[in-house]
Amino acid sequence: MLDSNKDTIAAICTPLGKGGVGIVRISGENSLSISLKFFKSSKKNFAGIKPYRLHHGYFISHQGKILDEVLLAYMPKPGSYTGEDVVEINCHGGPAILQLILEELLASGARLAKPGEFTYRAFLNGKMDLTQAEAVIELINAPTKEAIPLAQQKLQGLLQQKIQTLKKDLETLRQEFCVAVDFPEEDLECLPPEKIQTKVQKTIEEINALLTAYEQKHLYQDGALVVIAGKVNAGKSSLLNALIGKERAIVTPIPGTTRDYLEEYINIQGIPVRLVDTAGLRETKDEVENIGLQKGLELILQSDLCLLLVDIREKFSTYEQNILEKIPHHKIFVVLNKIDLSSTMPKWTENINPKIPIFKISAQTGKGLKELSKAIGKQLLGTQKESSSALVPNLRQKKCLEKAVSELNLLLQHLFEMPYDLLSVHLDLACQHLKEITGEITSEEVLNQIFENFCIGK
Ligand SMILES: Nc1nc2c(c(=O)[nH]1)N(C=O)[C@@H](CNc1ccc(C(=O)N[C@@H](CCC(=O)O)C(=O)O)cc1)CN2
Ligand SMILES: Nc1nc2c(ncn2[C@@H]2O[C@H](COP(=O)(O)OP(=O)(O)OP(=O)(O)O)[C@@H](O)[C@H]2O)c(=O)[nH]1
Ligand SMILES: [Mg+2]
Repeated sequence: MLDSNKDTIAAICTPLGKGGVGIVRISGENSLSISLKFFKSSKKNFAGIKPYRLHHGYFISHQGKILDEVLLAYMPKPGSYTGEDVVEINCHGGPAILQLILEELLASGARLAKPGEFTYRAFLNGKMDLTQAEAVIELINAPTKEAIPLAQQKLQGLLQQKIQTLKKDLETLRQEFCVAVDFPEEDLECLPPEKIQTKVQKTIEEINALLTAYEQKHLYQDGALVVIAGKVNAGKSSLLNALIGKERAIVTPIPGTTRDYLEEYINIQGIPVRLVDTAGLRETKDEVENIGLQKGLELILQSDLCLLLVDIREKFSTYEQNILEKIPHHKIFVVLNKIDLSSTMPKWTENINPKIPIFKISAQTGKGLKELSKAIGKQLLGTQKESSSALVPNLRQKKCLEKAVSELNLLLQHLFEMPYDLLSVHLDLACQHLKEITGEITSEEVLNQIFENFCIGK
């Protein structure tokens, strides 16, 4: 353990801004002695700090001035969030007062905590494993309410348990391998390859269920990129405004109104969607507009779904042709706009790939928008089969699971031709990848990557 992991650390753990109450948290050996230098109880017959009680009193600066009226809580080790002695000072929630209190503590022997360091200590002290630490940040970052139960299950340790079970199954199998290797002449002890095959296949299936769950649910956490493309004046900015429900983008009858791209986040059936309005295509010598167009094009190519908006009265042009050629059909919707001005289905729509859905809307009257929004959600969620797993790994965990599966597949591939001692290497590696998920095996690089994303005070 690094020396710095023994420091007493402090940080403001409520958001920086005005709030009813703000909390400064201190963790480590000296957390109580440091806080007691500043805390003065309001009780006349104060008999000392008791664990898990809120004590009313005052935070007195080193110059003897009352900085604030506070409530102080003490949670001794090991029964605290970090597993160390923790003190929380609840003061009034203003950024300046919180900062003053923190500075007093820092001048008195505490060190400013790094982002995620409280949770990192909880991990080091065995209060939680890596899947739970990652669930903490996932919960804080949950963009919509649909993401909350996914994070909460992991915070409660359900993913950790699942991984432990998978690992134990493989370890048991590994032992049976050893028996076969150590006593090759005793047929009895040797598990026949068919039995091994069945067991490994079962583990692969269980891991695959987790991987399917990732494919299905990561959208709720990571969100999706939906880009509105179309020629000038098609009504792209009007559509963005209509979908987000406010006048965000400038709309005018002048072609070329939007010269850069602009974006807004909306919640479509629980999916956090980054909705982008691009500059409409037209020949231009304006350098600014050309850069805007280029950026828009890049976004269109990256998008999870492109809404190709066309004025229903307009002819099909090389612009639409281009987009339809560049983007796979399952990532594109053709959207005919301004149906309040004409309801005739243009002839050119007969010639486009029948797999591409066509919608008819009016961004101005709102007609057809509900159907469009519903279809966007459905399209993004995809048509994958329901996963049997309610547990959803994150990207890092998914990568470990994929590596584990690939080792197990290698094992199956060579099961009938290679000796058990060589095959067992794949089992060991598969186990290692599972241990990386929970943090039983870990590297500084992985830990840094995880805790870097935390906020200070968590
Ligand atoms: N004020 C405050 N609110 C908070 C937290 C906190 O640290 N402080 N939390 C976190 O940021 C979350 C709650 N999580 C927590 C998890 C464990 C412990 C804890 O002390 N656990 C002890 C058992 C305590 C007991 O049983 O009485 C333990 O695990 O041994 C505290 C908070 C959300 N709200
Ligand atoms: N009648 C009618 N007019 C619309 C509709 N949608 C947009 N418009 C009008 O079409 C014109 C262009 O709309 P914008 O939303 O600015 O079009 P845009 O695609 O963003 O245009 P650029 O930013 O220039 O590329 C404006 O005058 C809008 O009021 C619609 O559904 N019906
Ligand atoms: Mg526009």
